[in-house]
Amino acid sequence: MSAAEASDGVLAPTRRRQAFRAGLASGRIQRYVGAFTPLSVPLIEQAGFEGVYISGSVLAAERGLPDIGLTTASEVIGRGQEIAGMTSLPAFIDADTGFGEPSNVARTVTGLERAGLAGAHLEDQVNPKRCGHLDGKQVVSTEEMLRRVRAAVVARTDPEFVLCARTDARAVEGFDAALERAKAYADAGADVIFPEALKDLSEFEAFATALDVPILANMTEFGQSELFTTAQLADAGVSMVIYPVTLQRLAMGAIEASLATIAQEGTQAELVPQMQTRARLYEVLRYADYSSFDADIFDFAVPGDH
Ligand SMILES: C[C@](O)(C(=O)O)[C@H](CC(=O)O)C(=O)O
Ligand SMILES: [Mg+2]
Repeated sequence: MSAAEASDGVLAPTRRRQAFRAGLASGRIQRYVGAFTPLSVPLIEQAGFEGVYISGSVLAAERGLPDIGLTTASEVIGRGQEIAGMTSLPAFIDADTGFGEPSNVARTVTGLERAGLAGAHLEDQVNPKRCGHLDGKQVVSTEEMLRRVRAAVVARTDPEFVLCARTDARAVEGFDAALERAKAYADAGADVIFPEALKDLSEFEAFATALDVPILANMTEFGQSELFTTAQLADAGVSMVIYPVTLQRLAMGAIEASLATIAQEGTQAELVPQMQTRARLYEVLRYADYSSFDADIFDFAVPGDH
């Protein structure tokens, strides 16, 4: 294990945060795919993506809950730790509104840092929050969101931890107000701006041009934004893209269709070619490494023990 590795064998958090920042500065669009369960994380890494995203919506839905601020900071930090521990890629997490007042925001950031996350986003919605692509959401005042951002900046102990401020104001107060808010959040220390539910590519371009910090695009399906390609987003000046719920939607779509087939056919046999094989599952889990670790333990001869 090198000095850059944490005790669990994955790259130490600071190094991953530096990789996150280097990616944002690289001029190449950074693609963060939302993990659906920790088991999906090695697949994201092996497919060559730059980072892993942890979605509040997925986290809530996995617990059978709507994404309306019902999950707690502890649940989010715990899930973040599990997912960050599965990979050496930077893991970027949805911290919703920060789970309370500015002092709670500060504690959330501390917890996320300790859990090994590379960065987090905080949004300017009121509590209870809504999915950013739904109608009826509300935002807090700019001043109140600035208090959240400042609390997060002050709480950060590793200056490499990436703080992203999300504004939901585009759909509530309009484009100009959203851009003004974004500028204020960046001035308060946000490293990245996440303008939620922009209407078209020209709006992303206007954000990227007007701000000195990198811009994130949320390519969530069935939302307000068209699903632009990475090339289109990069041309518009976007530095990073998230696919927050994509893997969950794919998996749940496959599960629902497959259940119907099993019920209809009386067997799952025809579905087997679509399944991840047992061998591939064990490979993803690094089963063999665990076995050899066990073998080392059992082979260990205690001195004087004949
Ligand atoms: C990005 C997001 O905050 C999430 O929790 O993943 C959601 C995604 C979604 O509900 O589609 C969002 O508010 O956009
Ligand atoms: Mg969310």
